Amino acid sequence: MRNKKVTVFDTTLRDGEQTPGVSLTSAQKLEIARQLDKLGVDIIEAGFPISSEGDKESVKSISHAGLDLEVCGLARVLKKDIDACFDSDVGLVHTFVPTSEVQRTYTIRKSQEEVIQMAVEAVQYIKDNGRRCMFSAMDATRTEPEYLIEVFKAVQEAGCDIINVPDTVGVMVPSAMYRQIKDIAAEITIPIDVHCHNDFGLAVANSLMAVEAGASQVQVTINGIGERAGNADLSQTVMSLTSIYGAKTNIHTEYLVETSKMVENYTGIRLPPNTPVVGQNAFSHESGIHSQGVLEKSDTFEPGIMTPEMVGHKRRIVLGKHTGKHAVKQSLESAGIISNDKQLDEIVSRIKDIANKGKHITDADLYAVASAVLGKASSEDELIKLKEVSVMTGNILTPTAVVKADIQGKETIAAKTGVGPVDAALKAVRDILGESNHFRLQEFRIDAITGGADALADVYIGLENEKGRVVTARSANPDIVMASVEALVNAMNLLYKRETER
Ligand SMILES: CC(=O)SCCNC(=O)CCNC(=O)[C@H](O)C(C)(C)COP(=O)(O)OP(=O)(O)OC[C@H]1O[C@@H](n2cnc3c(N)ncnc32)[C@H](O)[C@@H]1OP(=O)(O)O
Ligand SMILES: CC(C)C(=O)C(=O)O
Ligand SMILES: [Mg+2]
Repeated sequence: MRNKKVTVFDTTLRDGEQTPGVSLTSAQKLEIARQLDKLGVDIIEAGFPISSEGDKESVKSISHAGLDLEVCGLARVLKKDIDACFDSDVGLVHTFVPTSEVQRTYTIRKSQEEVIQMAVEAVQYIKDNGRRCMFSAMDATRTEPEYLIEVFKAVQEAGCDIINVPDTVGVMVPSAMYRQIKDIAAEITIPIDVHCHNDFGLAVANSLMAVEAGASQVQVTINGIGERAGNADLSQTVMSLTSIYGAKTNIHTEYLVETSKMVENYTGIRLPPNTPVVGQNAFSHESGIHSQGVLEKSDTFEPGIMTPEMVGHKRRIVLGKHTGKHAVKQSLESAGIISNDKQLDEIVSRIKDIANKGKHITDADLYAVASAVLGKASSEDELIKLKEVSVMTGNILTPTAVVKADIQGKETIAAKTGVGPVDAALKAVRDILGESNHFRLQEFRIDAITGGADALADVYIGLENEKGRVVTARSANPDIVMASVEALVNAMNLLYKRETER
């Protein structure tokens, strides 16, 4: 496996879009395609052109976008589906037919012989029209093994360029996948591709085993989206292949997080924080023992063969209930706050008290505790002192906010519109700083603390300056706009304070 070259086939725009409830616009698909090109994906399945005129046009626009990657379209073994792929100007046509008994009986209602004939005719038609052809035996892993080989041999003979072995309903275990791909590889000479679904959480493991057994191409999606429990995740598959096995792909892994976030935003499918590689916590440490080790040498409690830099992530030391003094000291020192051992112990103890009440510790909490312990608390040097906030919103009004504040003793007013009242108010707050507003909103979360319409809104904000320094702050208020504005002002004041102190 060391140095083995593996081709990455991404199907985010086809199987990924089949995620229940997901529908991407053509503009979003084109942007994702450009991002996948930047990421270094070899082939993308841009859509299923026969499924709608919109999908056909979308695939066509991706084919003509001047991308380096190869564009593929999906087709049943039907002439009209293949023609729709030709009309979309794809270089590779991916044609598929069910081969398992259950799917042959209940979907296409064809005999084994009829399926082989349809598959061969489809492949010949694609090749006669000068395109590359990939053939999938849908539900291959539940197909009678001898019959499956017979099908693959027939399409190979018909001129097919690559065969795909889909684990359509995700029922394989890694050892069985290994054996099945070995058996196919012993009979077939054209490249083998695998398409693994994640019904039992084994899609990545099965893809890796398939590559060990002889497959040279993997089908994956960004964030593992796709039918039901999804497909093999691109980031996890590629990082395992390259970092663990030492295999080679063309993926520029430093764009993995950026790509994941784009797909998260466009699909609305949010990743759990503990998602491997690209999740918020993939390189975060809260426990005292882990943080101390990581601050000395990151390999102590990280894989080492995969670093945050490699995947475009950031390492974070998070303060909370499990924090120790090394992490607190480092967080204070990076903000220019020096404490002696006794003061540090007191700060740690107060941080734990707050966290024990179920609160997530922000930088604002840390600095407030440190100021109290070090006897330096003061709001005198705050950059922004909020005076008034008013918002107008409704079904016939463009949400508009007006914010009045003292900026170092000078009264300043800003008014802005937004997609909603919170957006308008946050834009107005940022506008009161005029040219000095070089802060980027890195994280924004709203939680309802109690149930009901009168719940307290708890807003948590991460703000980043031009040098990549991030501070976190929060505010809780029954008014969601006020909670958002206060949290942003707190974060801006903190960042400004840290900048002027350094
Ligand atoms: C495992 C997978 O991901 S396969 C891809 C699944 N993706 C999708 O289905 C998304 C896009 N699909 C669509 O827009 C529609 O299903 C279409 C346009 C393809 C077909 O729509 P309809 O003609 O309304 O048929 P419908 O979807 O209800 O049924 C599927 C038909 O395709 C047939 N079929 C399914 N797979 C194949 C195949 N590989 N080759 C030939 N025919 C097939 C079925 O037998 C059924 O035919 P029937 O109408 O004669 O019974
Ligand atoms: C179209 C095929 C390859 C598919 O998505 C599957 O079998 O899961
Ligand atoms: Mg699939």
